[in-house]
Amino acid sequence: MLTIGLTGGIASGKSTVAAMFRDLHIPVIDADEIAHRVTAINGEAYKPIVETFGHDVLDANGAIDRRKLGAIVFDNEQKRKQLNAIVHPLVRKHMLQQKEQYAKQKEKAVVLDIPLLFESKLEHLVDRILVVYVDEQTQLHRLCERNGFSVEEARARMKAQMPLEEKRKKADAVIDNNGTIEETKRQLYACLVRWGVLGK
Ligand SMILES: CC(C)(COP(=O)(O)OP(=O)(O)OC[C@H]1O[C@@H](n2cnc3c(N)ncnc32)[C@H](O)[C@@H]1O)[C@@H](O)C(=O)NCCC(=O)NCCS
Ligand SMILES: Nc1ncnc2c1ncn2[C@@H]1O[C@H](COP(=O)(O)OP(=O)(O)OP(=O)(O)O)[C@@H](O)[C@H]1O
Repeated sequence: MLTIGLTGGIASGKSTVAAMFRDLHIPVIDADEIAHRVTAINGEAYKPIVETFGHDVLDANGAIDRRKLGAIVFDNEQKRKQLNAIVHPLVRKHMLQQKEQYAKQKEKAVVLDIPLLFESKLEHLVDRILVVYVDEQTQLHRLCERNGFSVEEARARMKAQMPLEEKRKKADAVIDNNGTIEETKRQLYACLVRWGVLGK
């Protein structure tokens, strides 16, 4: 089974490319989704997060308010490291469990969608690394549009990650997602043909 690491920057288009993989019936394991699951009220990270960050990060229903927690951790590297130390080992554990399942099912390929693949030094978990790239202006614009962030909020999040220029240099393949969705899809298919995942 070929394990493909899908990464990029915040709002660079990973989920968009992940959907293209799913359309091809190639399974995708999504680190963000697992992080959301483990931080939900009944999740394994819920209690340690409340103990570390206090009840101020909860909403009226007692759930973790991601906007509030985001405002704290994207403004303070120390706090972000504390959150990462709680959430990341759990995300890794669940990703590896899911990957094992797909290996047992004899899937030809599986995708690990991990925004922080390089930052967390997880390159060893995958056979090939695909970076979804956009220029900084497009990234900022799409992030503000999608999340309703101010330019400041968006920049704080972008600054919490390795610059996309650096990530693209470390990739086995780069998809330029500045253009249309169709152009992105064509680049993905060409890459998968090169890697022997798709026939010509
Ligand atoms: C800080 C939180 C509460 C903000 O929630 P929010 O709904 O605004 O964002 P969401 O979870 O959808 O993440 C969106 C994107 O933000 C970026 N991001 C998220 N967490 C981090 C982080 N710790 N460091 C750098 N970038 C991050 C990623 O590119 C991610 O794709 C949430 O992201 C979180 O719990 N983060 C810690 C876990 C984590 O690192 N997740 C990302 C990869 S596993
Ligand atoms: N080629 C494109 N043309 C126009 N809009 C796009 C394109 N690709 C993605 N988008 C839009 O840009 C935004 C970010 O894309 P997407 O959600 O796929 O990024 P992501 O890398 O998964 O983000 P995150 O790191 O926050 O999870 C979305 O609103 C998406 O619809």
